[in-house]
Amino acid sequence: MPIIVMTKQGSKLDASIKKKAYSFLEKLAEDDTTLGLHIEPIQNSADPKVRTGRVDQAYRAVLFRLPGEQETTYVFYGIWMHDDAIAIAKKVVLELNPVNGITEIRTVEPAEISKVTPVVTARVPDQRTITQQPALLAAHGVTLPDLLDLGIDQNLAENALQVTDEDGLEALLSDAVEWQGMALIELGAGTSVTDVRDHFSLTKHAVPATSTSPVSASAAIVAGMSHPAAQMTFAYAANNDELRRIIEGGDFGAWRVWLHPEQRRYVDKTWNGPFRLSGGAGTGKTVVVLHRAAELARRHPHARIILTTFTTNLATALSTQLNHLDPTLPRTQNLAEPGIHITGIDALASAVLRNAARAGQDLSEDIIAVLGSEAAGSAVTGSNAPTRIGGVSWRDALDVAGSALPPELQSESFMAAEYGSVILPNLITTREQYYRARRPGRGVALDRGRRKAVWEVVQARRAQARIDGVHDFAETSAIAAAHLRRTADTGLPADHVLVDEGQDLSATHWQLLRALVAEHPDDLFIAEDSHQRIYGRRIVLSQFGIRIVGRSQRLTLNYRTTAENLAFALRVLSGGSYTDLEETAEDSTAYRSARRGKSPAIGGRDSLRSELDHTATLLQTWSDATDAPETLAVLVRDRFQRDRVVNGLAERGLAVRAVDREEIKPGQPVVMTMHRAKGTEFSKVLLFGINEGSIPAGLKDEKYSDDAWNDALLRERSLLYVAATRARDELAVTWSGDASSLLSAATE
Ligand SMILES: Nc1ncnc2c1ncn2[C@@H]1O[C@H](COP(=O)(O)OP(=O)(O)OP(=O)(O)O)[C@@H](O)[C@H]1O
Repeated sequence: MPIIVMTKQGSKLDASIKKKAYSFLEKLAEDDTTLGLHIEPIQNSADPKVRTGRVDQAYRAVLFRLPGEQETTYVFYGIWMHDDAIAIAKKVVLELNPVNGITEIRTVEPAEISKVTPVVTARVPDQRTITQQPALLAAHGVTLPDLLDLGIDQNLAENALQVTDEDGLEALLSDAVEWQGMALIELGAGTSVTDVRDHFSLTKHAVPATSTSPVSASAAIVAGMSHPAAQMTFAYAANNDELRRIIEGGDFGAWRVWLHPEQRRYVDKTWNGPFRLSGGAGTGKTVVVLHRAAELARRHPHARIILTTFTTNLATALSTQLNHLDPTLPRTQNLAEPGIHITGIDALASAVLRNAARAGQDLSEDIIAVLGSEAAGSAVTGSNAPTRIGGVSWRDALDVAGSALPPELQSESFMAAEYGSVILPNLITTREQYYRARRPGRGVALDRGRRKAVWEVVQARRAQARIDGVHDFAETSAIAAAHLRRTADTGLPADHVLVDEGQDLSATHWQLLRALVAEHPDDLFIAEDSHQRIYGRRIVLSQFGIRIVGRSQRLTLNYRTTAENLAFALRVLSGGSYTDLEETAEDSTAYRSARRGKSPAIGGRDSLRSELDHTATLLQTWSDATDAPETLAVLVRDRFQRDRVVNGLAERGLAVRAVDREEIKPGQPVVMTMHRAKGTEFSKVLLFGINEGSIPAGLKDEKYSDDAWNDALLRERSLLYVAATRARDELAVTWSGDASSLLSAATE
């Protein structure tokens, strides 16, 4: 039975032809001699391997036929109306790149056709042209020999050296071989030739000068398709279901099939311990995490794989996406069972305790380890069942026992941070232990007197929690981690743990993650972007036994956002300074986008009423131009403002949907908070109410120290960055009165 290889070009089919394409390819995969397929060569084609096939009366498929020792392989290039298909079939060539052995499809113009030799022709640099080195690439020190040495086609290389800006470069790339286009974009953005060589695995390759037979020539071409750079263009359809998924997925499903070589590397590679993948918004971190979970499950069908992230909403989205990626993967709803288990991090902590209770394991020892011996009171005694999740508010505890604290420290945020970052992770259960505790990075000095006052508040809260029979999320994580550490030698619940949105996790979350899986190769894979930290405090992973050193990499190519919107979002960041989970300074300048579009529409109005008028008009214009209004979003700072916008738009005759925890439904534009928008993406996004002073009142509680306040402002900046990078195509930003000062660098 023939083997079908899809190409990226071939997957971009018009919706009207998808069904027919699928039926054609299914028949071809069964038997290429099936009557009616009419698989035929084309006279005077540039490549004798090219074939056309009959899809229906009007349409023809263009394919390449590669005879093999046992099976024939067909590379599916696309479907066009009969005459167009014949014209294309005459011009396309499937061949090995003579420099690096990557299989490529190129289009040759008629004048070139007579020159093309079917299999391999080494292209020798033309010394006369080496002197041409105009603007963009030359400004980064890139020369013609550099490009030829990477394997860029000579014509493309010469033209690329002529262009003076990124627009010019992009215009050149529409017909380029996929990897060559991407490599040139990287070079145009200033990535060094050495790094590009590394990103695309462009090692020099001994390409056979001539083929001995069609079968061995085909074998070389098939081998060249497995190069990571070639996998941006070619994909095996393992079976009919996969074939259908590729065709159905089209452009939106491109992430499932056509990985960038760098993404592919982080999916496939084995590391001898925890690995950290950082990268700006839209660089495909989630895509890598999903593919990697799938790859681990395929390699180790009985492995217990946990995929976790910060919120339940994000976990649900991961689960849906993994199903799109491959519905046949082993999945499980239960912790510690073989398969992929996807859950939010706090639900994961609860599941650890639930499993222990079900197995009849006593948790009181772990609760005492975290909360002290008094915790063995009413909530635990006589029962293995974990306590309910809930919390006593720090405000209540402060009201009861906080009067000895200086006024600025009578802050819920201060207490929550002190508890979550110092007291819980260090298993502090007595005042004496707290007196001795090290508090690195807390930014507020606490002498003995102040520590005594803090401890009184902690004790008051713990006492009330015992009476109520509740543990908060942070306590639950700490207890789960303590339980796993104590019982580790009886077995741990996971073989591989993958984390998305790692920047938002807290100290006790990291303790839990470290305790879930033993230290061994591929134990922990962490995707994170410190520029998108919108919840948690700054964390240094090594403090929790997660030793990354030498095992971290960064993705830099933005797949989601246009270059114009990305530039705006990065300018928002430029006013802050960031450190990552390994405590190194994070650089926001290296990111680039492969897509271009409109400049963001940024502008203020003098009143809320006029901002709402403007929003209604813009949203109406956007809605009129799409069949999918749910791909339009208005993002706001908080729920109060969300409801105000929904009502304001309703008054102006525009129906929109307020989205909270539920999934986004088709049919109407959505209005949601910027926090809720994390992990989502839309075609067009309007950021509403970006006023000076729009920071919610609750945040003022962070003013207990300069450090805490600066960090809160940094998170606000990150929130704006997250929101701005949700737009795939168009971005608008509005405010009424004065614009937020967080925008100042972005609007200059
Ligand atoms: N190889 C690829 N081919 C096509 N599209 C891709 C590829 N990789 C990622 N994308 C697309 O880019 C967008 C961003 O990907 P993803 O959500 O994985 O990025 P991210 O780095 O996790 O973003 P964020 O941090 O903003 O959540 C998605 O629409 C995804 O489908």
